[in-house]
Amino acid sequence: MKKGVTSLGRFLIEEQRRFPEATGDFTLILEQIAFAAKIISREVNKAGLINILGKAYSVNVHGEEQQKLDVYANQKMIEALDHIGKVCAMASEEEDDVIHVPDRYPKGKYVVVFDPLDGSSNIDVNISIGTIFGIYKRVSEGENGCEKDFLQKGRKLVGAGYVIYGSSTMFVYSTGNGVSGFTLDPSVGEFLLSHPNIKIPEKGKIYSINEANYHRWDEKIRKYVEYIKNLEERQYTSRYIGSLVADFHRNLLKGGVFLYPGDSKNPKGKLRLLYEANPLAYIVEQAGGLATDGEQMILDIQPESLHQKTPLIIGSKWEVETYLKFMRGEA
Ligand SMILES: O=P(O)(O)OC[C@H]1O[C@](O)(COP(=O)(O)O)[C@@H](O)[C@@H]1O
Ligand SMILES: [Mg+2]
Ligand SMILES: [Mg+2]
Repeated sequence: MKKGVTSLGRFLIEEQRRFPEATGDFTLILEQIAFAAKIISREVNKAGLINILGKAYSVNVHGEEQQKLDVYANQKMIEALDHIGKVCAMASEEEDDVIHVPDRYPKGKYVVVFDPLDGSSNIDVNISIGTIFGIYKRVSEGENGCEKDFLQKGRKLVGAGYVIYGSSTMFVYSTGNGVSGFTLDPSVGEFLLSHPNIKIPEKGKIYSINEANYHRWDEKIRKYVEYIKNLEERQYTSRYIGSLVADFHRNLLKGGVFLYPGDSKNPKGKLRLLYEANPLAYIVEQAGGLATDGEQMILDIQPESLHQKTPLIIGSKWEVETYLKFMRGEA
């Protein structure tokens, strides 16, 4: 489909045509997430003017201070999805427990996980932030419950993506048929196809890791990072924003690797499996890259709890495969 003139809505309809049995439920969920993203983007863009910067003076389940925009984005995601009759329940970084659809609304056959605003620490300094989401089909029966539906492996995702609020706002998603990127044209209020069929280069030149944690890394991780930095055939450069979505998006387009490994202080790293690692792992695999925790592919990890953390090494195939070789002691 044509770049610049194909709206996300139109693209979704075309995608749905591939499945004659499709009911449109799933498409509506994606449309609603894109709608919430436009509202969040609007607030992000004028955040300095409307008293929405700064702390909300509350902490989330991880003990992290919530920002006002974290709370706002969380609310908008829930409001966009809770009444449409297609979702059974949601799980968010900002909520301790599963968010049930209120009884007054019908429940649907999907569950949605999200990090409503990723990279919160960058909000007040005008650096790119994002929203990450994943969609699963329910596996449990009955009107209530749905808890079990969240503990599915990332391989079972039926769709996932992210929105980046950067120098432009972009919506990037996959439903298992490649990765497509749309840029928000604020003058018409639509996401327009700008990056069809995104493929991550097989090798890159960027590595992204918080090197302040160096002294806490295992020897194998240190060796890998030194190896990458000193590679003779390719001069790598270090780029680390501290906003997962932004770091990931750059590396997806340019090639390279993002690492948030476990360390002596945080053996499982910092990032959350369900609503950070899994959706991005799904995207990267669809784009031809890989994502691992150092032992297994991220999408093969069996989740045990909503907010569990995982080491995340994600990006171009060569860099991630090389990391695995270092972990296995083969390099
Ligand atoms: O400051 P650190 O330890 O390098 O961590 C940065 C990471 O933390 C995060 O900000 C966590 O996400 P949230 O802002 O959603 O909590 C990631 O976006 C980022 O990759
Ligand atoms: Mg996050
Ligand atoms: Mg967040």
